[in-house]
Amino acid sequence: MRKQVILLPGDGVGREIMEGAKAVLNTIAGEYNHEFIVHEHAIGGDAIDRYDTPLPEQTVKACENADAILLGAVGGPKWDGMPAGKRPEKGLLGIRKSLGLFANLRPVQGFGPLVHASPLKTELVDGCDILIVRELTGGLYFGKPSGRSADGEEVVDTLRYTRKEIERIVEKGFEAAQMRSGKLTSVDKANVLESSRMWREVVEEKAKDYPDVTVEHQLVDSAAMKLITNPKQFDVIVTENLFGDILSDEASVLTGSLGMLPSASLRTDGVGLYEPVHGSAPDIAGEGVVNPLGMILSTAMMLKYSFGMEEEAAEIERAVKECLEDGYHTRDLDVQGGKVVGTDEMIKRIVENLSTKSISNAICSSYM
Ligand SMILES: NC(=O)C1=CN([C@@H]2O[C@H](COP(=O)(O)OP(=O)(O)OC[C@H]3O[C@@H](n4cnc5c(N)ncnc54)[C@H](O)[C@@H]3O)[C@@H](O)[C@H]2O)C=CC1
Ligand SMILES: CC(C)CC(=O)C(=O)O
Ligand SMILES: [Mg+2]
Repeated sequence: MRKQVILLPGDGVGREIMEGAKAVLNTIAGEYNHEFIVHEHAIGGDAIDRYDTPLPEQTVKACENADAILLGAVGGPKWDGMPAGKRPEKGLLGIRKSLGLFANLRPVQGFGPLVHASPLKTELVDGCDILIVRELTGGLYFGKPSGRSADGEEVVDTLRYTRKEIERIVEKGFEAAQMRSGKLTSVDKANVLESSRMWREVVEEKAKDYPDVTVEHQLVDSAAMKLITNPKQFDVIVTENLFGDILSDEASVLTGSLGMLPSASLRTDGVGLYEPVHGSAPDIAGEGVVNPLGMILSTAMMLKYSFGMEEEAAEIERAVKECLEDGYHTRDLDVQGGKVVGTDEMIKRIVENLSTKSISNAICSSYM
């Protein structure tokens, strides 16, 4: 298969983890006779420095013509003082919006060898398998008006959703629940927010089309508590943009590290942007210690969701699992008796595992 992939390394640790994505893509191409035509473009702070904008036109054009996009991370203290419209994060929000990537899938699936790496009790964490379906192109991050008054003493952000925007993401949630255990938890703040009341209304309406799915509503504040005190009650969670952003970082604790979580940002035609859930981690950038697994697992999601390469995706997941079973991990993971390695070594070991593939043993993941 021949596919065009755009790489957007971005800022901070973005470039370091992108090396992991490139290495596994190269290996998969060789092992399976695929051709990945890869081009790199600027986004975020890197683009501000080079082109004076967080989202250059040539980046958008390249992404529009691609089969899929891999993104590292954007942002960092260097650009924190920039005006709102010119911050690195605007680049990421802009590419999601301009490509119409409204459905953000964030699987939270623990790996057996990391079950003791979570600060939570092992019995709570063991066997956890959650999919967060987050709305990605609406809500507070995009609503207008947004800004500061002329005297600087008043600020406004707007939480706006249309019924259609809610309907399409809720449908994604139901579809995911149907393909998994048939349980959907919709998370909102319907006791306070009008947008959440419409959200709940839509979920109730849509539930009639999916009689095989059991639906539950939870308010976001207590859902945040239950996510770490009784995580196994959740299977698919569907929620709006800001809540999904926060809950997914919280849920990463179940896996042992924020560095473990991958994500897919999708629309309806198979084109997608794939990135780890974490940010640019400026506190460790350049030290060679960042965990590349969230990025590598995002690459596996790309192969599966955008290219239909289920077996290749499963191979990457197997290579990651075997590496962890062999005791290798980066220093963000607290594994007793494990062997701490740097980013490059972790990538090298995964590539080695991939090259000696045992495809007959590959087990497909159950994100959806
Ligand atoms: N998708 C994106 O590009 C995102 C960008 N950001 C941006 O990233 C910058 C830093 O934000 P933070 O709140 O610090 O969040 P962060 O996710 O970058 O880091 C939070 C903590 O987790 C650690 N961490 C994150 N990923 C890791 C990995 N792969 N391996 C090991 N440790 C890891 C970091 O070292 C840090 O201590 C900000 O400018 C923010 O706007 C934040 C979230 C998402
Ligand atoms: C950096 C933001 C634009 C978003 C974020 O934190 C995320 O998508 O996880
Ligand atoms: Mg986030």
